[in-house]
Amino acid sequence: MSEKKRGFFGRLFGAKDEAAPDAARDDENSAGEGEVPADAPEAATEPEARDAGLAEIAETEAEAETTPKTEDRDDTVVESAVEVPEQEPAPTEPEPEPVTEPEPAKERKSWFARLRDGLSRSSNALTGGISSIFTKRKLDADTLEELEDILIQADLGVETAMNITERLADGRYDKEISEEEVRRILAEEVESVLEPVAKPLEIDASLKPHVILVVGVNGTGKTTTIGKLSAKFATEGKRVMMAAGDTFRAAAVEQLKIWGERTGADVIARDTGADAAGLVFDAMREAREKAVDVLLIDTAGRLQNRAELMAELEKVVRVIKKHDETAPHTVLLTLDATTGQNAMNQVEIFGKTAGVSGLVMTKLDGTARGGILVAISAKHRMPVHFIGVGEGVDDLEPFKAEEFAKAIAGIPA
Ligand SMILES: Nc1nc2c(ncn2[C@@H]2O[C@H](COP(=O)(O)OP(=O)(O)OP(=O)(O)O)[C@@H](O)[C@H]2O)c(=O)[nH]1
Repeated sequence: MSEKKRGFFGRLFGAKDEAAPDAARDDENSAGEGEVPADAPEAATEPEARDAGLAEIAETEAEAETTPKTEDRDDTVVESAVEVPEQEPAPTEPEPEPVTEPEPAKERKSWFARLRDGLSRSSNALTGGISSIFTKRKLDADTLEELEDILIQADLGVETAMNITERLADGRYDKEISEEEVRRILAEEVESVLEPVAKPLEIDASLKPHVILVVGVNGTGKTTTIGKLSAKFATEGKRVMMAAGDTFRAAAVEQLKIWGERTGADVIARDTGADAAGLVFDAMREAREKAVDVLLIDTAGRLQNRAELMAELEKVVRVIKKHDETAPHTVLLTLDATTGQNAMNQVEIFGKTAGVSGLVMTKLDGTARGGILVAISAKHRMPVHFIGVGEGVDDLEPFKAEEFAKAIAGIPA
């Protein structure tokens, strides 16, 4: 909670406050924590073209330590898509069908139900507070102040909190107001902030590949999001390739390979500790040669305040442009909803360094701070493409303002 607020009456007379700077997050960067996978396969690549391209980049850079080394390059592998059985064949034995109860656990809940469940902590924080204030009470300065506090504590942001209380006060001051009415206005205001940023991720079919670079702070869900996206694109019949550019973390490479097997996507991977820019260079070439529809590039997690790591990210972008000046066509920033206000700062810095074009907010299921998406949208107006409410493949969906607003305000779909 780093935003300042003015009281309701203060607002009536004063100018709007600026949000205070965000609290710094003191996570340790996980760079270097990885171990080398024992089974890193060997495969020949075409290092000449890449060497030429990379050498050109290297000439312009002083970062000698990040320039790909020849020995690093020889271990690039393409994990070919492993055949995933389409579906379990139906049992052919002539045995009578065992009479089994339908398993309710397997019934897939609708997306809205999962979103509402996922957002329940955020929603309860808001609606619980609202009911405690608006039980048979008139709308006066005190109730408005209390409501404003609840909205700000739920990370909705000062601006949205003020808009909501001002709209409530309009024509209702000193009158009794129901909790439902407050929630309805809350949902409407939240939706009006989110509607302009809720934009689907459009894949340009004329690009072979449409390059999607995924960036973000450690553990925000980059690799998982890439896997989920790969599954979505595969369902749409798109040919997908993934580049395991998070060369710091062995688990990330393995994770991506598993997603590749599941979704029938090729995975370009290397040994842990290999140069990420070199790997991305190879992946770009491979993806173009195979003319895949989408290339999803994973990157190592980095804190936005680590200048050298941000410079490395810039280098990855330059390497991509060596192959296609217009790429990356999409730069997704994953934001972990549980980090609250710090996410604001991440949008700003990753936006400048990596040219972020859209957001994915993950882990909305694990937090009471889901309102941060509203504050981010009000401030940055950056497109929000997807939101995640769980670790499963179906727990990522295109972002829709109305659904989110209703779920967070505790209103049925
Ligand atoms: N509950 C929940 N967990 C998630 C969600 N998205 C990702 N996760 C989990 O968050 C953890 C970190 O996800 P990763 O995909 O490994 O994150 P990353 O950004 O690639 O991590 P680094 O490589 O360390 O930067 C994993 O345990 C994921 O399963 C989500 O929407 N909800």
